[in-house]
Amino acid sequence: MKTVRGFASATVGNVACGFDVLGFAIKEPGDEVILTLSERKHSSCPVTISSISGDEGKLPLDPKKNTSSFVVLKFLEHLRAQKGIAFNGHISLELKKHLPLSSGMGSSAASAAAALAAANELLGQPCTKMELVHFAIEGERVACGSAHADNAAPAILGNFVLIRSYTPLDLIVIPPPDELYCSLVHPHTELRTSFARSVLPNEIPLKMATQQWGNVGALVAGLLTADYPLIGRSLIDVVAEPKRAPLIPGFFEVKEAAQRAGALGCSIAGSGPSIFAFSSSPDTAREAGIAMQEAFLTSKAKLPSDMWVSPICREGARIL
Ligand SMILES: Nc1ncnc2c1ncn2[C@@H]1O[C@H](COP(=O)(O)OP(=O)(O)O)[C@@H](O)[C@H]1O
Ligand SMILES: N[C@@H](CCOP(=O)(O)O)C(=O)O
Repeated sequence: MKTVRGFASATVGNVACGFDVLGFAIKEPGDEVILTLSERKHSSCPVTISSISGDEGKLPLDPKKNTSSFVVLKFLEHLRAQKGIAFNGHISLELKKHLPLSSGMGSSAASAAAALAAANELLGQPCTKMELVHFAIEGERVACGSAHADNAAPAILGNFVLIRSYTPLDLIVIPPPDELYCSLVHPHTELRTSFARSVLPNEIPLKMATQQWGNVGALVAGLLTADYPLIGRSLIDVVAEPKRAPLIPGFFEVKEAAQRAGALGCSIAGSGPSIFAFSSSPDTAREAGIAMQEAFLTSKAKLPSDMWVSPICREGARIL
């Protein structure tokens, strides 16, 4: 028997203007997956879930429906079909959820990334991290019906990841500037990604598109040149935020509070309801995070929340 423990942290998809094409990882919190390999086949399915903690019993135990086990099955299938590596044993999976579900913190992607890091280690690292991203994206399809990479890619690769193309998959890893800190505030409510995607338009006016891609280009330029004011003024989303903000009680008060506290910029984390802000110092990031929490509490919905302040994680999914 061999056991490996994988970890992958929360991620923020979109990063305001980069809908489905830009995301980043923070250091903590994250999900843990423990895989135990036995040489003997236990059941018809090579992967079974032995236990899940931290999900209040909400997550599926069916290995084909939980993103953590589903991506390991895809990984094993890939080894057999593409690398001629047949797996004849059994993998028992234990999932320790530390990320809230439907949170906008890439909870489903974190489970998948932690499981893939552990499975790759367990079988002698037959794949590169870049290859593992493909399976994590398939996990997102299981979780929310769409194979978006802006959580899955940074959950595996860390840093910021720009998705230039989905077919073929073309990912650009962008290391963060040294003094960039994220305040991430999760209000105690859920917003399913699948629903938050359903409120978006299928088409947008050209003027809106030019604004959006102008900000994406400027945000990437700001990250690459450590131009903090440029990063801040590029965090403008004219496509998803206007449609999703009404789904997050207190959103506008929280955004204003972040900016008043000195954050560079603020927007919805992923599909929400979490909200993130960037700052160029840990002290400002903490002040902004506290101000954002207070705004959630004093807004009409009076929502309690959790808050994290973190630099950008450069390591990605890893073995503990
Ligand atoms: N291991 C997992 N962790 C989280 N969500 C999972 C997992 N496996 C399947 N899911 C499904 O994905 C949904 C959460 O995904 P989503 O709504 O995209 O939000 P987020 O990914 O931010 O948690 C859950 O409601 C659940 O149905
Ligand atoms: N690009 C996606 C990001 C979803 O992130 P999640 O953390 O809310 O799952 C979207 O905006 O739908």
